[in-house]
Amino acid sequence: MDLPLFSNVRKALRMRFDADRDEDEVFYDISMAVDSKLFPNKEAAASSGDLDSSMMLDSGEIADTGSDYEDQGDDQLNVFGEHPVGGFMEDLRKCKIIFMIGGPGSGKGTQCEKLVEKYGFTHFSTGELLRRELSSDSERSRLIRDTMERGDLVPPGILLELLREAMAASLHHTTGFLIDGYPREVKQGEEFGRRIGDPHLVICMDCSADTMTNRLRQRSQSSPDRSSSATVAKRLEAYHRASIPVIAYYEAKARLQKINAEGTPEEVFLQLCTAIDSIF
Ligand SMILES: Nc1ncnc2c1ncn2[C@@H]1O[C@H](COP(=O)(O)OP(=O)(O)O)[C@@H](O)[C@H]1O
Repeated sequence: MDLPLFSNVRKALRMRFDADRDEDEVFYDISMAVDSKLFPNKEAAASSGDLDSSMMLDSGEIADTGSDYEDQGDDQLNVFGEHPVGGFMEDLRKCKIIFMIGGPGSGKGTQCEKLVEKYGFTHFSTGELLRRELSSDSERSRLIRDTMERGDLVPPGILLELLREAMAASLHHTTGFLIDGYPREVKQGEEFGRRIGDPHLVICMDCSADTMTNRLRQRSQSSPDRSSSATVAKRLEAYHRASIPVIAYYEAKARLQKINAEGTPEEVFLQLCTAIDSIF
């Protein structure tokens, strides 16, 4: 039933959402739908390749989300009055997506820096994106702060939205995205796969707890962040527990590449280059 308020809205602009779901899922679907109206482009939907068509921002159809576009036709809206050029998903198909998983001290930061230099990737971590968002004064920032203060995990929908925005911002001047420390749990990976597409490669930095502990100990001597041994042990244990199902998930998808991260930075880098070269 249409409420009187909506009867004056052009039919092509009306959309229906199943609001009887998680708050972040509903919020995410609405963001996607708004995007589809702002950046309409039907070609991308028809040639999604590796990427899931349910995420097509420009298709006018979000297949598995329960949203219902009415009378879409050719009547497309661009509220900024811009000429739509390409779409996020279409441009994204030209880029590689690489996840880098590894415990604290396994060398992710060190290696990502080298990989960015060699391959021209854009590197970011979700922790960094969250910190950046928290320093802004947005509604979303307040939502994230409240969630963190309650000790809850940031909803996957919001994390994905931050990732998508960061990716969109450098889509035209990058060869790919190197996302470190993500996903932390299988649900995040599933959501990313559904909404953006599965990564081309998931690197797992294989490193013993002893090595990671020694490296972190050395790092903390030259940093103000002096973590105690107990804190380090807790972080390693938490990483270990959370990473097992994530590693198994990508192993089953044949996207996982384990790297022996015990060697010197140069030795580790050589292995990483071999793995990355294999996806080009
Ligand atoms: N292969 C390596 N051999 C020895 N030390 C390393 C190696 N990789 C990184 N480090 C050192 O270990 C510490 C942690 O590395 P970092 O790249 O910050 O790890 P992460 O980002 O995974 O927490 C840093 O002080 C770094 O210089």
